[in-house]
Amino acid sequence: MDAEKMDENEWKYHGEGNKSLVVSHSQRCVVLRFLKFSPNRNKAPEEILRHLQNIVDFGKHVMKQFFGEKYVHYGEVVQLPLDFVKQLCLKIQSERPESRCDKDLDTLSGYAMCLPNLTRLQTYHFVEHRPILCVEIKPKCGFIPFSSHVSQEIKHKVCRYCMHQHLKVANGKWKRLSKYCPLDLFSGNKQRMHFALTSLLQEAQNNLKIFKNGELIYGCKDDQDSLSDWNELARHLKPFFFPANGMVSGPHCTRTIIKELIHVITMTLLSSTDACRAGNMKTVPISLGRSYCEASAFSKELVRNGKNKMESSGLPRGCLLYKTLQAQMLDMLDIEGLYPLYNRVEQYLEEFPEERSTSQIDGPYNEAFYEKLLDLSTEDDGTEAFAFTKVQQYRVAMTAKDCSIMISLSPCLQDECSAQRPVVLASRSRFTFSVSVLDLDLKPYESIPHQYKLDGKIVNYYLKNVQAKDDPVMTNLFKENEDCTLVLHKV
Ligand SMILES: O=P(O)(O)O[C@@H]1[C@@H](OP(=O)(O)O)[C@H](OP(=O)(O)O)[C@H](O)[C@H](OP(=O)(O)O)[C@H]1OP(=O)(O)O
Ligand SMILES: Nc1ncnc2c1ncn2[C@@H]1O[C@H](COP(=O)(O)OP(=O)(O)OP(=O)(O)O)[C@@H](O)[C@H]1O
Repeated sequence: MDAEKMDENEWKYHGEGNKSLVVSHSQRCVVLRFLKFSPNRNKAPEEILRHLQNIVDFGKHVMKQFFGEKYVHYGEVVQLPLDFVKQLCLKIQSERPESRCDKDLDTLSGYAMCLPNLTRLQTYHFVEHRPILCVEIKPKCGFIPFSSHVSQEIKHKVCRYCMHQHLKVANGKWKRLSKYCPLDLFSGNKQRMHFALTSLLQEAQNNLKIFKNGELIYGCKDDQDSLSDWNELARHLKPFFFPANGMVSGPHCTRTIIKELIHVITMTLLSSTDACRAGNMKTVPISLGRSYCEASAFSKELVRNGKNKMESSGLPRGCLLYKTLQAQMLDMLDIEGLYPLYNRVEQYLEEFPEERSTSQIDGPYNEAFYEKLLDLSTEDDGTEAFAFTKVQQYRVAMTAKDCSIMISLSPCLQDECSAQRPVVLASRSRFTFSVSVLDLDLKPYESIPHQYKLDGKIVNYYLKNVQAKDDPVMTNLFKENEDCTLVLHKV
């Protein structure tokens, strides 16, 4: 990219989260990712440069080891003319959702990240004119804490996402509860995955987006503006799944197309297209947590129908969901076990502030940082070293609990596909595909007290307002079916 020739008219608003804003190039398959800050909280340019370089290094030296080379695109830091950034900021302002405007794009440093545009990324370069469909899923935490530090029994039964839903609806963040449960998606069982994906399509919230040729066609632009019309979605998808156009329209057609989409997403999520270093190591010991969540609508339905076996086929080791779960499970102690260790670190740093840099809390996130993450002991020997390791592992786990998975699909003809290119089959079409992971910014050390408080709020709200009112028959049914508890994969 030639920084001198930057023209804001060649870039358009693409999307944003809580901490960054993304613009995409109209011709080339690249995006610029800018940091965002609360008004008047702008940082010095050198600080922003270090922050962005840390993000790149963390992707390159740490997350790539957990996820594998092909899944992680860490990009590079670029310096842009300030005039370009200011003009761009003005140009896109009107397209930003209101709910995200509490923070402003950083227009003062001139630094941003340049990344491949994963919504347009092709599996081969010569087919860039080809239509492309891209599904982005933010799966959230896929396991129930198995730590003995957990103080509330409910945390061993109901997953954080399902509990948090109630607080989010009460706070007005979302209007309706979602039936999505991450444990269904991470189960590896096709029926449960199908249910999870259908639930995401019904209530996308910030967990699902669909792009066609790089444009958002489905999912939440804003809290008030949720594009969730299945007929409209099916109209977009029809040429991908039924290119011969032989089907009649109507609700049956819509359901058939959505089913095809869900099938294809499931197959790509279960595919193993990359090996990684951490995959060969025993990153996490056997999990004794249960593999289903009592609040999942799928679990409830099974129990209601008198079926007491919750299928958990397990994820194939090489697939991205498996790797995501493995990284998430670095949170072995739960925030309740971690928080006292955070306090130990804090106390130590108060006494020896110079140790902050040697402990790599603020980087550099290099090979040495990665190596230190591999100590999986949970026996607390009372040392600072133990506390530091657990704190850093927790931050990595939190990052993996908040990342997104991007699946891009490009239609291909039978004779175009070869063994080197991963292909997924639908009933009437076939796609080459790529799977990537994004938003791998290491969660800040400073957010740990917030995590601790939020955990308490989520659980207390659930106990007080949901579980207390829950159908006691349901609770008893679950009790009778305790043999549903399954042992998770050894990893
Ligand atoms: O705490 P959670 O689970 O609500 O996750 C936050 C996300 O909310 P969600 O529940 O996914 O709607 C939240 O997403 P939204 O801004 O709500 O779209 C952020 O991803 C936040 O991360 P960060 O503080 O920007 O680094 C996330 O915070 P972290 O907990 O990952 O720090
Ligand atoms: N490389 C990319 N290619 C295409 N789209 C991207 C890319 N990176 C980010 N996006 C889009 O921009 C959105 C916001 O990016 P991102 O998730 O990194 O923001 P964030 O502020 O860090 O998120 P969070 O709210 O989780 O902290 C994503 O949901 C995705 O749709």
